[in-house]
Amino acid sequence: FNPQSNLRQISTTKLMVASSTASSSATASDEGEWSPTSWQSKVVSQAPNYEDEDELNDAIEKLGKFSPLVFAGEVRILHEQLARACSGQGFVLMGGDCAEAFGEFNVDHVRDSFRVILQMALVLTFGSAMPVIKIGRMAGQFAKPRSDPDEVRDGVALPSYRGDIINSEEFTPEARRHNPFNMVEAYHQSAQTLNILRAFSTGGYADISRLHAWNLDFVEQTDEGSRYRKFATKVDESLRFMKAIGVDTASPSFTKTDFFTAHECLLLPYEQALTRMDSTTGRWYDCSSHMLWVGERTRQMDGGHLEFTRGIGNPLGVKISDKCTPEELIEIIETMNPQNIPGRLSIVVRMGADKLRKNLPGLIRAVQREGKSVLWISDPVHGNTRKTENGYKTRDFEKIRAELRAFFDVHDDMGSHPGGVHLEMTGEDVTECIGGFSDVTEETLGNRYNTFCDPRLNGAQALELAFLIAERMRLRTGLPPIE
Ligand SMILES: O=C[C@H](O)[C@H](O)COP(=O)(O)O
Ligand SMILES: C=C(OP(=O)(O)O)C(=O)O
Ligand SMILES: [Mn+2]
Repeated sequence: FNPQSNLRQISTTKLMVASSTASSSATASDEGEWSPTSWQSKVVSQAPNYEDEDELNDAIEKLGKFSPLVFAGEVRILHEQLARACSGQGFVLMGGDCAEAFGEFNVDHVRDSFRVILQMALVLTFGSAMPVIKIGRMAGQFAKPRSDPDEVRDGVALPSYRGDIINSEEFTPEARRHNPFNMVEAYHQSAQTLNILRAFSTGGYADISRLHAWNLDFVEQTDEGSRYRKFATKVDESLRFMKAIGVDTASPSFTKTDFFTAHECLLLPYEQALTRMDSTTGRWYDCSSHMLWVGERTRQMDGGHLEFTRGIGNPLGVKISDKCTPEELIEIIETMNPQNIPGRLSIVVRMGADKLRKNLPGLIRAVQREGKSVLWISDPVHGNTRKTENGYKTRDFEKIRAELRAFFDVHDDMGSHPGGVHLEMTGEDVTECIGGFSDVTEETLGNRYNTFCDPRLNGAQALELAFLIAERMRLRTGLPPIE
């Protein structure tokens, strides 16, 4: 069975549902014709192996008829904000689970992640006096690229778990089978998540006057919690002052917030089925999410993932490790953003502190030399994953902090804008990453190790990082440290 030929076949049959809403030709980049299905003629790494073609076609047909999860107008608002960030006027805060999961879905889980992101954004906005663009790794962050296609336990090999949108974690042949209907379930969960996020961001929860209520119960007890409380009291004071001089603190800019979603653009049949033509502009948008990124493992120049993403109107990210050369980066930029539109492309750097200090200056230099507009975002977690002796995948807070410090140092040296941070984190009190002010150690990792893939910062650790970043941003703008 060849998954490639399977997918190619779908392109000519049921997947046309996605494109049947408009018959005019797709937006083509300078590099030849693009369509929502043109990726199918490329090599697709990390692709699932669907065994039953009819089942796949059924799932795809269903998805093609579902309503868009996000709308082109919202995507364009994000794009405008990212364009401003490109010119130094903004900072991206992107965070959420490594992998969303069907079994872990509930309102509280979504609320808790949203809540910490609000707290972090407040610290960053007030701390750095810069607009913060909030993006959740949520409502679609299901598919996972894996290092090994199979997992072996006690001499038995089964396909690796690739995220709930593809298969299930339980170690049985049935659970590990790649099931196309998981895409339908992932869509429904994403719709619910988005509904919750929209309600929270516009329905009063994000009202800045509630800033004390965002402190999570378990964070409240920690050093970071008290630091946040002190900080929130200061913000409160400023709000009272603004109100006293006549600023309307009940206006939407105080009571509502923009909150966007993003996920890795990995599972192309899903993304294709949710790609629709925007009637007002005639452009194609992948309506599964506001922003999408291509991961380090799937960013091959001639591969399906870059082919698919280059044609959609959404803001894009590409993750890069130390393996990316300056020449390759310029090629990626020219493919993904041939018109050099600010805000279209973010480069998410994830290579560990030492490699970053060595490699990032050359990458920035190439971008500056070629006059390219990109937003530089630091993912300080993916280059710092290790396995402990007791078998847990973990990350050390110190290493994460060191990579962030290196990211800021290099941008200071190069005169470029450190444009954002991308984190795997949760609002919950998990024990998955070691250190920080939190007392998680190698020995206590097992207490609440709940992740389905990579280890996440817990709420207190995430907040601690936000304070660290805010300090660096303040330093850049000449503001004194936060008391
Ligand atoms: O989230 C990132 C990747 O999916 C993950 O790091 C891969 O992990 P693995 O090396 O355990 O396959
Ligand atoms: C797979 C991921 O990252 P990367 O592509 O950077 O390895 C991820 O963000 O979970
Ligand atoms: Mn991950």
